[in-house]
Amino acid sequence: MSHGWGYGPTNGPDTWGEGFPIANGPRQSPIDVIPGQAPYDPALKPLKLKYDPATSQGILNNGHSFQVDFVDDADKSTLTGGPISGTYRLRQFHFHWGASDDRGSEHTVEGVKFPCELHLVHWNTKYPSFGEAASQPDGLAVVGVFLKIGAANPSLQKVLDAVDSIKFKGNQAPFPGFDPKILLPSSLDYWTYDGSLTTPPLLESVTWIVLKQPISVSPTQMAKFRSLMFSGEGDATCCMQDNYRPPQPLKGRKVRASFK
Ligand SMILES: Cc1ccnc(S(N)(=O)=O)n1
Ligand SMILES: [Zn+2]
Repeated sequence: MSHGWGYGPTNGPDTWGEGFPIANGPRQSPIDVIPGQAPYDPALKPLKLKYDPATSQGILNNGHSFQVDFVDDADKSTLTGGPISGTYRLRQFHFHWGASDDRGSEHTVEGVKFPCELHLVHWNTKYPSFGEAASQPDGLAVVGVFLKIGAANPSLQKVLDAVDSIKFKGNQAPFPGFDPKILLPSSLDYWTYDGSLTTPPLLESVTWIVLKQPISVSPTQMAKFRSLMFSGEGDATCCMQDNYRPPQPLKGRKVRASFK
């Protein structure tokens, strides 16, 4: 039985190029953001995030991370403005994190790693579906938010309280009435660049929008992330942690800042 991609020694990021050659493509993510090399672009608009809690649907352990899925059959939870044109619909959000607080984020800032990173995934409504959009160079927009060790985060705790019900790969549970806006920091200042999905199929279809201001997470909350399992119930137990891809070569891309 061929083992799928993952984050272990035999199926981790360094092996992904075998099954997904685009892993060595020209616009791969994540990257190391170097603020001194990311000039302010006055043409960049403020982000406009309009999320309707009625669209939140369920929470799922997909064996690589856990995600909260949203009903995206109408323009109810959307991203507009920022570096993008048109309207992008919220599809899901998920996280990446480390086995210890010194690592876990995918993007880094001048080499600084954060313990966790939140990704809010949106797709361009000029295309008929998420799947179609994911294959287009302007198909997706992902908002990335760093989590930094500090005070316990009550908004994040609403998500973490559901984690016990999805411990194993394939577990899912209803997750209604959640407004992801409460997860965002007070400032929506951002860096932006053209990139890719950070997990297979690594499609080069993402406009990345990485917020400068982190949100807080406590050590106890980080332990909750690490209580999840990559494996299904009854399989070899294997803590879900270090589910992050390291920064990839910039290959000449420009990173822009929405702030001075
Ligand atoms: C929906 C999706 C799939 C794969 N990778 C990502 S990510 N980590 O780039 O946001 N999102
Ligand atoms: Zn992600």
